[in-house]
Amino acid sequence: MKSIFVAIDTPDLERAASLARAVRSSAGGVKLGLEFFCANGPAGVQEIASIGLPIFLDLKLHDIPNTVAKAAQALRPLEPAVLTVHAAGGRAMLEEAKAAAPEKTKVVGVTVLTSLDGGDLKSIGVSGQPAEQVERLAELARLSGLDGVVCSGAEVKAAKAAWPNGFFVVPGVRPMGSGVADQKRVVTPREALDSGASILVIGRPITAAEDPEEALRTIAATL
Ligand SMILES: O=C(O)c1cc(=O)[nH]c(=O)n1[C@@H]1O[C@H](COP(=O)(O)O)[C@@H](O)[C@H]1O
Repeated sequence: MKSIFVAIDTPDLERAASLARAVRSSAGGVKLGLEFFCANGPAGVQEIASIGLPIFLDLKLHDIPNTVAKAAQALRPLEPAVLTVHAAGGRAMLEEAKAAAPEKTKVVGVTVLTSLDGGDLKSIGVSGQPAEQVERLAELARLSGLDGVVCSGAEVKAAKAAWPNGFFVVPGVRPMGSGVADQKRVVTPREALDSGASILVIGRPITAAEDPEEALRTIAATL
């Protein structure tokens, strides 16, 4: 399986379609998130899906169990390959999300956003370092029957050791020399894969490049 999912973060349907076409032959799939979904909704997702790549629908659902279950149910016709929920939503929410999603969809729990560091966690009342919180939430996701988690490349090795058949999504991935922007826990594509990532999520280093296809190929060549 090709391991790079390209994060297509734009509200512009035409631009999203053109990026999906550009990366079609080298990407494992495309990730559509809140920016795209808020602007284009399920119809927009279907349009991008028709280009032929697996869709990772990154809506990071986080609400009471009933609301998340109903949202996951409403998304069923889209049959995404991957769907995200926030692991911090708790066990009942995670169990209901998994039960409501299509059987083939990998439901993965976001642990600690890669844009956060230990200081950010402290400011929201979480003591300890990101690695400890990732470990705690990955265990909760496993016990709740999810397929895997989203974490940074710095934590994926330990997460995989504790959950050998889990599915591990690693964003916050930057090729050498690429700007980190709002990401705080960052690794290179090679490091992420070597540490046990199942798939890598990479956005701006590809989508902001003059030639996104070339940027993707260059990154893929380092794996
Ligand atoms: O769930 C995600 O995909 C996600 C989780 C996380 O902890 N950090 C994170 O950056 N992401 C997503 O991964 C993508 C990263 O984009 P770039 O920083 O442009 O590579 C964005 O679409 C984020 O929404």
